Amino acid sequence: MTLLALRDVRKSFGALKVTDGISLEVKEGETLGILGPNGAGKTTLFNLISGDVRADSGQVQYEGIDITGLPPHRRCRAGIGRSYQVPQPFGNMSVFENLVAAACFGGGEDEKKAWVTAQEVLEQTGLRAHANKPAGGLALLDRKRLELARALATRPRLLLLDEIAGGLTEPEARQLVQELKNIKARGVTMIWIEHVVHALMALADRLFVINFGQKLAEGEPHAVMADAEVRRVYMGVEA
Ligand SMILES: Nc1ncnc2c1ncn2[C@@H]1O[C@H](COP(=O)(O)OP(=O)(O)OP(=O)(O)O)[C@@H](O)[C@H]1O
Repeated sequence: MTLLALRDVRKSFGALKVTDGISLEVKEGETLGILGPNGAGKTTLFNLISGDVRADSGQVQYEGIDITGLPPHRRCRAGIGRSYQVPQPFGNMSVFENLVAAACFGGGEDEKKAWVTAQEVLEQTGLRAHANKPAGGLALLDRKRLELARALATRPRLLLLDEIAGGLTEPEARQLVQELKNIKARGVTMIWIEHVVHALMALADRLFVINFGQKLAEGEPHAVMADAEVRRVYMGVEA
């Protein structure tokens, strides 16, 4: 079943066409990897899916329903969870309180249920030891984990991950990939923007490459990475 579909979605900022007629589909349970050079329009694509940015034209469908006009909190309650490239926790609140807040306000749970969700997510993301620490004091890997955990606490069916492996060491990136594999195994559909290509390749069922707001390539990950145009644009490799 198709969980998410974009149909000819367009967004400009002034004269800059940042999303220039993107169409894509994501099936339930699938992990789609998004690649593209800096400034290609990847985060804007997430903003259009999460509702942080409204499309100028085109349609965003989720579970077969047109959500193009819905605000972000309604999309989140409908099951679209996301992380941000720059983690945005409530720094003065504890890790646990951040997760309770995400489950309540993002996921629409009452406080009692939100506590249970927060406990579960602490286990899933390896954050239990940090539960009572202020979120603002966490090291990079744990800040990235918390960003993922906050998205998971909204109980998403569709999880949008924006450069969650950036800046991590090799062993940390491997740990993160394992955690994401566990999430995928529970049936969560994912779209992952990532420049750490080997991490993306370890998880993605399909890649979608964007350049100047348009689709450059789409398909099986190894085939896409072998594509001469992708190698030229993304890796600077001339044939
Ligand atoms: N709100 C905005 N107002 C004006 N310009 C914007 C806005 N948001 C994004 N842009 C511009 O749109 C272009 C695409 O930005 P976007 O963040 O989507 O790219 P990206 O592919 O995610 O880049 P990166 O890999 O560097 O994160 C950039 O030139 C950016 O400056």
